[in-house]
Amino acid sequence: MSKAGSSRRWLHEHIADPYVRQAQAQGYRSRASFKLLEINQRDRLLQPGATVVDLGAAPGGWSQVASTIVGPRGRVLAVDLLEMALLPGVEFILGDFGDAAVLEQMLGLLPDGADLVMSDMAPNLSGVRDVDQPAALHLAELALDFAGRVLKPRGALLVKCFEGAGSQALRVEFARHFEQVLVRKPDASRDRSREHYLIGRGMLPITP
Ligand SMILES: C[S@@+](CC[C@H](N)C(=O)[O-])C[C@H]1O[C@@H](n2cnc3c(N)ncnc32)[C@H](O)[C@@H]1O
Repeated sequence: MSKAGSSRRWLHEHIADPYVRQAQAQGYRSRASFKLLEINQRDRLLQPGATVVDLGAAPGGWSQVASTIVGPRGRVLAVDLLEMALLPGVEFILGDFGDAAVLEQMLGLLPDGADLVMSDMAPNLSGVRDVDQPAALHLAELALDFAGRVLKPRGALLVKCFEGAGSQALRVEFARHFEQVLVRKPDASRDRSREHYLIGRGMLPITP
């Protein structure tokens, strides 16, 4: 893309983008908040009193939405590779979710399991699809594996995915784990992006 073209895109994404302006006006840390708000309005994943895990939480837009809805009787456990400024009602772990020690720490903090595992994790995109797509799939698979270990029987999993090689196989894998699998592309997810979200509800007993 030309320099002029990339400046126009930057201007659009950071200034003209209504979700960026709305996030600033409403005190959300990222425009991503609106993706979760929209999905939740339709699918009612977040409930007062629920225990929620937020994978890839920084800068905290989803955690803000989740902690507001679960309220003081609920819990939000968030993890990210990047530092995240404290949020009331959110427990934060700094680390790589793919790291066994981080996983063990999180499991230790969830003795009674979770009602919702949500992952907005995305790799640092290189722009090379053959590199980015497997990296993104790997993160989605980590989230699915984790959900299998902590979700309560009526719990749900929400995971960011990217359309491309392996995305269909991931949906099949979701269908093996959940009674119901839904695909969502919220308005706040940029049209040109291959990003979408998978929801799994109702864990099934896994057959080998
Ligand atoms: C799109 S951002 C999340 C935005 C967030 N949902 C919000 O509302 O503000 C993706 C995040 O995933 C995190 N991430 C990527 N790989 C990760 C990993 N292996 N472990 C933990 N976090 C990871 C990145 O550091 C980044 O902050």
